[in-house]
Order: sequence, then C-alpha cells, then structure tokens
Amino acid sequence: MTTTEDRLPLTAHYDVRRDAAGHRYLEPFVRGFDLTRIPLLNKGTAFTEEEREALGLDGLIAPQVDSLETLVDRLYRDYVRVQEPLDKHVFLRDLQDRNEVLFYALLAAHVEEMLPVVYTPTVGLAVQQFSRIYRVPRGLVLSTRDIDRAEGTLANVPLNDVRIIVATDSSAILGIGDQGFGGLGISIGKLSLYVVAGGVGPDKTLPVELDVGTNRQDLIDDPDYLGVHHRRLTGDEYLAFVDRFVEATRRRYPKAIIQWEDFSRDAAFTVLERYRKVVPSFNDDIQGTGAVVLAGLLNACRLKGERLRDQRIVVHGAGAGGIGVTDALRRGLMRDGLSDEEARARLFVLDQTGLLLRDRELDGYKRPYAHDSATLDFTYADRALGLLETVQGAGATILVGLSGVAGAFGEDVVRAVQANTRQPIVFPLSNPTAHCEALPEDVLRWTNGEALVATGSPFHPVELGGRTHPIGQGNNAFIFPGLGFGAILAGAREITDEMVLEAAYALADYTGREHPERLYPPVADLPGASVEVAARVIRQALRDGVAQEPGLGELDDPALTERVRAKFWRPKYLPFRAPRADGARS
Ligand SMILES: O=C([O-])CC(=O)C(=O)O
Ligand SMILES: [Mg+2]
Repeated sequence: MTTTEDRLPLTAHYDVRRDAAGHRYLEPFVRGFDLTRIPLLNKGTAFTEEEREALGLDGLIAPQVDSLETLVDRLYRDYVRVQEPLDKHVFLRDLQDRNEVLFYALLAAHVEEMLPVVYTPTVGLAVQQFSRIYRVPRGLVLSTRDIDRAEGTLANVPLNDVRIIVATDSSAILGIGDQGFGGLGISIGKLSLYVVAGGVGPDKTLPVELDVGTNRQDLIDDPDYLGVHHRRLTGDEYLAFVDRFVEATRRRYPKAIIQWEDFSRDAAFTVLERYRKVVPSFNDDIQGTGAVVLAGLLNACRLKGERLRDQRIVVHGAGAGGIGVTDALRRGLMRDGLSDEEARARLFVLDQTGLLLRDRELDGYKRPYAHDSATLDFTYADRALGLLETVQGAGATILVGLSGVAGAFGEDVVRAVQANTRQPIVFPLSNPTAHCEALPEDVLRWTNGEALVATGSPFHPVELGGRTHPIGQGNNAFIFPGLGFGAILAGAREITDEMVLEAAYALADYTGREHPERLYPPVADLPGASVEVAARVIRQALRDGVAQEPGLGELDDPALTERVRAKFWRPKYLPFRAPRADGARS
C-alpha cells in the first residue's frame, strides 16, 4: 500500500517550480482555507482573482485584492501604534506566524527600526517571557520527552530542504543566563536575520530548542513554564542527547548547516569541537562574536592610523564570547606578523575572579590564555588581579567587554585605558542593553569624546562637544548571516577557522570601503555587508578544499559576488498554480 508519505515529499506543503519561460511559481499541496493558515503560503488579501478561483479561496477572503506593497504600508501604520517593545515583538511574531512573506517584506523595509524588536535587545525580553507569549508552534523542540524518537520528531517538520539550523540549549542566552525552553526565541530571532540580512529563504531555516531541562528553580516550579520541569542533563547524558539530535538532523537534512547558539562556557567549546567535522557547523558566540570584534578592532586601528599588532588588549569576560574573541584576536595579531607567543603576550583575559593566570585553578577552555605570573611584566600581588590593575599593568589600549556585567567599565577603568593612549578603543559588548558594561555616552564623556566605542546592542548616536558620534553595533549579526549563506552556497562540508577569519576581514574591508568613518556599517546595510562576507567565505571554502558545489572555482571575484546577489532571497509573493491532476508541470 502506498501511504501519502510515499507519494508526497514528506511533510512539505508546496513545491516551487519554473514555467516554460523560466518564471518561478508555487504549487501548493493544500487548497482553500488551509492556504490561509500556513504562514509560508498565506498571502492575505493579495491572493489574485485567478488564484482565489483556482485554489478554492472564493468567499473566504475579503473581496479587495491588494498588492504586497499596500499590505506592508497598512501593517506599518498598525505597527507604529503599538507602544511597548515586547508588544511590538509579539505583533511582528504574530505576523510571521500568519503571513511570512509579508513579515519579511515589512522587516526589510524597516530594518533599522525593527531589528532591535525582533533581535537584541527586545528578543531578550521575549525569551524571558516566552512561555507567556507562546501562541502557535514554530521550529523544532527536542526535549527529554521525545529525544528517543528524534528521527520521527524531525520528520514532523513541514520543510523538506532546510539549509540552516540555529540550535540552542538555552544555557547562556545573551548575557541573561539559563532560560530553559524560552531560548527558542533566540533561535527564531537569529533566523529572521538570516533571511532579511543573509538572503536565505525562510523555508530553508529551522529554529531548534534542545530542551535538556533548566537549572532555574523558579522555572521548574512555575506551572506556566512550558519547557520540561527538571534540572539540566549533564555529562554523558547531555552529550548523548545532542548526538541524537545531530544524527537525526544529518539524516533528514543532509545539506543543513548548524549554528550553535548561546551554549554556556564548556558546553559551547565541547559541542563545537565534537561536531564541527561531523556536520558543517559553527558556534556563533565563540566564532561569530570573535570575527565581528576582530573586524571592528581592525577598523578602529585604521581610524587611529595604527596597527593591531601594536595594541595591548584586555578582554573582560571568559565565557564563550570572551575566549572566542581572544582566539580571533590572536589569529588577527598573527596575520599582522606576530608569532603565536607574541600574540598571546598582548592579550589579557579576565573572568569573574580576575586575570587568567596559570597558577589559578581554571577550566580547560580558559587555560590557553592564562599568563604565567612569574613572567608577567607587571606585579602580581598575592591576590587576583582585577580589571583596573590589569588595564594599568598591561598598558591596555583596547578594552573589550563580554562579561554580561552591567557597569563593569567604570570611569576609573576607562580613564586608565586613556592614560595609555589618547584614543582608547572601548567595546562594551554584552547583550541585551541592560547588561552592557558601560553606556557609550559615559565612555565618550570620560574620554573627552576621544574613545572609539562599539556596543553589542543598538545605541543612539552620542552628541558631545558639538560632534555626533555614531555608535557601531559590534554584534555577530554582521558575521553569521553572511558566513552561513556563504557556507550554504559553497556547499561547504566543514566550516573552517579560516572561513570565519576571512569573514572578519571581509567585514573590515567592506566597512573601510563603504563606511570609512565608521567601526561597523549601519544596521540598514546589513544585507550589503552579508553579501561581501558570503562571497569571501565561498572563496576561502574553495581555497580550503571544503566547497562541494561545482563550478564555483571558475568564477572571478565580481562573478562570485554576483552569484551571491542572484541567490539572495527577497520577499515577494510568487504566483500560485494548482497542481495538475496528472502531476505534470503546467
Ligand atoms: O544575540 C546577540 O545579540 C549577540 C549574541 O550572540 C549574544 O549576545 O549572545
Ligand atoms: Mg549568542
């Protein structure tokens, strides 16, 4: 007996085909009312007369036929009436769950205004309130309830050709820690950026929550919390869970890339190393943040007329982001001519206790950046070196914050950096806004407007002494969409460290060329930056021998960039055609 599954491509709701003239059209496998309930298919009042008649929609939709542009304008007028950021987030997420093309058309038309709502900082709030704002399913939740049936669970996803997955275990969401099931919100938010800034079609994206439990007793005790109510799996049990997810994913989506997101400390490094050669994958907080910070610091040095190799860099925070940034900077310093040893000697990393020193007891992933207190050229009292002492002792010219600790960069610390250089480079990068190490306005005030400042979450430009200082957003959003898109287009079987490093230099070069006075491009230019990052990532994948997509090697640089542009998904409603009874193309 043939089941429906044998005949239809698994659970997808439609196919995209081309007519004889090469124009794309969509062939839905559902009709009538169902079309208005599947977000990737629903066009609202933009279904044409012919589509309504052919697809069983007559009488179900308001009579007027609108264009996508009209709908965008109408929705925007509704949107601006919503006051609270979280309500705006819910407004946009509701739209996404109702009419996905319209959501992306609206977002694309107002990137700068809406990114802080679908992404940081408001996504932080949405994650914290996730169980309360939860309405309809989106993405995949694998929990301790169903991980033993992972393959069947993945088969339920109504998408057949997923290329990019953002997966989190929610153990360290942004700077706000363990969020349990709510972390699904960050995976959803990141993937919106993949679409609007990275050119990946929404039907190619899958947000994933690995619900292994939570260590937050308040969540476990909360009857309204929608995740599994037990403590987190650890050790071998935890890894067995992630193994099953990876295996099932490989089988269902052999071409998919996995972006690991917001895993805490050791888990972040363990998971990345365990799977990066099994499935093309990268960790956004270690590698994406590393690359975006390297790019911003290269630009800051360019603006100062100095070189990276001449800087002394203090990184405050030794989680996935802090160590990832340190690693990217080590590679950048080496590309600028230093030996590995010389590069390490210029990098000073602090965790909650203070400067990483070899004679302290340290987690394995921190050890590579610990200094030997015997050879350190500034004195080590019989206590841990704090931030101020390290900045002074190390002669820091650059200060980077990935600690999640609001206000960690006080006036004394920032002034101490300026004692070492007229134009200190200060990047308080923790997200969301409430966890930022210092307010840009304060940093500029304390340094008489001389500091070069970038943050992780968006800040308004600062007016000081008659000058306007735009605040660059040093957020991995400038890296991951282009890195992932490039890896997809290359058919990369692995995402190498060199591809990530190349993404950083691509972003630095793009900013220097297109926005020479800035540390990062304006957010409205995210798509432009992503195209450049993607093209250079493909080139590096070819150099590294990991690109499997045929024919790319023959393209010169402009042609490669053109290829990326041509593949960039843009929100528009495709014409629909009812499937022909004989299954042939119409
Ligand atoms: O999501 C963001 O805004 C950047 C990021 O990865 C984090 O802070 O964990
Ligand atoms: Mg993150």
